[in-house]
Amino acid sequence: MITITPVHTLNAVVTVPGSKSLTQRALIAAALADGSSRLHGPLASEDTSFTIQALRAMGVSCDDSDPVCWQIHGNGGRINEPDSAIFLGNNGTATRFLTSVAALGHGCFHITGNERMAQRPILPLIEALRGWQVDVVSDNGTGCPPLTIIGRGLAGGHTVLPEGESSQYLSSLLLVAPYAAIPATLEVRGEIFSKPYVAMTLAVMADFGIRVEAAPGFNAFRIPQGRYQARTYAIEGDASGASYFWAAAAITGGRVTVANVPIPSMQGDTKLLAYLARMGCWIDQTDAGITITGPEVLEGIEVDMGDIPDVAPTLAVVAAFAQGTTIIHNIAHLRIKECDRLSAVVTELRKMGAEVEEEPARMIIHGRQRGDNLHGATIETYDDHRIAMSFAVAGLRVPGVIISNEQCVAKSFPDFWERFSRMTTESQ
Ligand SMILES: O=C(O)C1=C[C@@H](OP(=O)(O)O)[C@@H](O)[C@H](O)C1
Ligand SMILES: C=C(OP(=O)(O)O)C(=O)O
Repeated sequence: MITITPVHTLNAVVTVPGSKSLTQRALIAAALADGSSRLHGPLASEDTSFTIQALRAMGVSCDDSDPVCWQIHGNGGRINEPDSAIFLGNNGTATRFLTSVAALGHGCFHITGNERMAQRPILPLIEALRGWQVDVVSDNGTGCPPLTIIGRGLAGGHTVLPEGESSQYLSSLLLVAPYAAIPATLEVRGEIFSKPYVAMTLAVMADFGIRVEAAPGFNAFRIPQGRYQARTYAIEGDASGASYFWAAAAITGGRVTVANVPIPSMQGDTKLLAYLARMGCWIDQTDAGITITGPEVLEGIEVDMGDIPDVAPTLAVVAAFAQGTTIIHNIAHLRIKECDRLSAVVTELRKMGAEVEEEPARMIIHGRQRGDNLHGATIETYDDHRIAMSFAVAGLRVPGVIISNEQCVAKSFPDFWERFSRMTTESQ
């Protein structure tokens, strides 16, 4: 448990670790490439460590001994059968991505995760892979992990991705498609959630030498055959991790500069800055980074966060400190993350005295200026790093906010508490 100490004001410059999403994509592209790649500024965390261990088990040599530059020795798409099951914890991204990577190999692959991962769906990806002649099953028939894949390489040709509430299925298919036996095409049914992550996948693939033809709207793709080219690759700071520092400035009326998340960015989560600006924050871009200054009075807004679900808890917490109502639309997919985040955010905000409504795909927060109606509470984090980090922000204004199981931040941001507390001490 950790008790957050309120601050009078903030004036700090912070850096954040490398992007989780970019690190995992770069790891996979580098692992499948011909030759050695260097990844600069990667994220070392629980999730990326699961990804590295899995790639090693599949025969890829990964040297992460230097925390600022990892060396990945790509196998040109050759994937070995591992000696034992691949355990990925609650790493949704890696579970979805590595299922397709396993399909490139020859032999039997078991992919497992923790209890929560066994409730997070993957059926649309399984069905799409079957269209490329991959033999893959959900072991207990739930359409969730654990999975067994009998790898025989990817046939390619045409497949259809049924509608689903995760962009990770699509990114997963795209990442391996260049290695199919014949050129691959892909049709995507229904609404695509979290679209900026698909754009990120295409951008990383292009950076490693594979250009995909995508229809506008991302409902069809033509993926050329080819191999990734090994390269030196710089990874941006994590925008989702930066969101807690941006939010800290917003609710305290302080000033925080995040030094290493560029604008423009490959990360859709930077769109949160535009939403915070609509709520009244000032955003400046200088050589030092992006500076956000919180206003005297924050205003509630209405937003669609279907594209950027990971920062919806951050915005919801800020909204509790804004005058008026904030409506966050299109966030049903928050329910299949590390926990049911829609319900968790509503429950924990209510525990602090906020007036919040929960609907199947929306959250409505009736905020009060400076969070005058809020009081301290022990926040249940549901083993979800984003619940822990977003509610820590609330504690900068409201005395008595205690975050339980604070170690869960290790999934994406192992030294979050050190950086968070440095931000406040630097401001005094
Ligand atoms: O592709 C990625 O790197 C991610 C995609 C998003 O998931 P969904 O597409 O399931 O919303 C996001 O929530 C996750 O943290 C990372
Ligand atoms: C949803 C997340 O990650 P994943 O889906 O990779 O578990 C996250 O980091 O917020």
